[in-house]
Amino acid sequence: MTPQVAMKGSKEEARMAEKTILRALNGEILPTPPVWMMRQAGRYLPEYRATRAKAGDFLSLCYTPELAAEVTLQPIRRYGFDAAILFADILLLPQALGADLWFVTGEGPRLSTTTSASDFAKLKGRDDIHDTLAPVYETVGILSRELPRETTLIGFAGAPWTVATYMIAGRGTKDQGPAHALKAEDRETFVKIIDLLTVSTIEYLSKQVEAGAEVVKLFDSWAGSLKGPDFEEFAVEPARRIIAEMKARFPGLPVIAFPREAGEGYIGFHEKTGADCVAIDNSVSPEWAARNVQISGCVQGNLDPKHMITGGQALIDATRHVVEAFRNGPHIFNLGHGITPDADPENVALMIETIRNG
Ligand SMILES: Cc1c2[nH]c(c1CCC(=O)O)Cc1[nH]c(c(CCC(=O)O)c1C)Cc1[nH]c(c(CCC(=O)O)c1C)Cc1[nH]c(c(C)c1CCC(=O)O)C2
Repeated sequence: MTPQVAMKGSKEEARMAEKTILRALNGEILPTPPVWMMRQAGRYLPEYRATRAKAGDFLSLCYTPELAAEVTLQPIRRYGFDAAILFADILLLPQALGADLWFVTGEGPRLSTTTSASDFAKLKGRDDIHDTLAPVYETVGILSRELPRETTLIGFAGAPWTVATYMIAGRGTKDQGPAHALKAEDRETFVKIIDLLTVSTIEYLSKQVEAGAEVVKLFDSWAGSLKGPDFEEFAVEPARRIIAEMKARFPGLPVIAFPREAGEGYIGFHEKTGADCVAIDNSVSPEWAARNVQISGCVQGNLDPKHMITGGQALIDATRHVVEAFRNGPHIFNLGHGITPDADPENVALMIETIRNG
């Protein structure tokens, strides 16, 4: 073994020893689960609101590396979370593919719609996304230099189905009706959209990893509306393809998959997709998830985000309940979905205190 390789090995070991998130993702059962929170950089924090006001609007915040890095760091400074998640949005990728994207205050995202073969033909290719997304990679670079050494940096993308639901409808929808309709009526175009998103996501995540992301997460927020063979074809299979290619390019890269509200679909998701960790939403109990999902590997979750609004003894009890239920396997503590703007920052501190000090 050359001295250089030996040094690399020990550096890698030292990195693992400090980063509890990487240890849990590697299958280790820790006495205290590491913790981070979906949407931890967000509107419930006054410092986030101040930086967002400085940026002007949400998309300018996403595309200004110094400010995006600043909001990513804010919850790390305030709470000492074990992971930081890149501040960006799953809808930047369709924008980089040529869709128009804007956010309507108080309502959410709007996109130009992709609902026909001719709309699809106007989109760019997988290799044409990086000019638009370069500032995101720059944010990752700043973060990998500025984060505390014990904090793990998570990069992310939306899963193809979830991103497709927004591209097809042009907005968020309750039942993903327009995407299901296109799947039924013009399956060829629908499959082309899923394929383009699958290969583009691989390129997007690869650049994040090259810039310093240590873990990547796939958000499939609407996986729960895919049933039976559709779930296998459009939630499992794209995740499997993305994870296989990411691991071929970056051996040892840990991947978290979040097929939200998959229910029974969570069972076997590790094995079917190759994910190191499956994130669990709060529509299933932690006991059920421990019995049926944690037996396959690390899980992340799943405190109901409503406790971040209501707090008190119920928050303490529910936090202990999640920790207890997942105690016998690898676990990363998180909420079952993102923290909401009406949450009280004090309740986040109470949750962390309960996890770390019992
Ligand atoms: C579906 C989805 C989107 N974006 C995302 C998902 C998947 C996860 C989920 O189900 O929540 C993922 C996302 N969005 C954001 C992040 C950053 C990292 C984090 O802290 O988790 C991540 C990982 C920032 C954001 N993305 C958005 C905000 C709020 C924007 C603001 O500051 O006004 C943040 C902090 C906006 C956004 N972005 C999106 C919607 C529907 C909205 C509007 C709803 C809302 O306002 O919460 C699309």
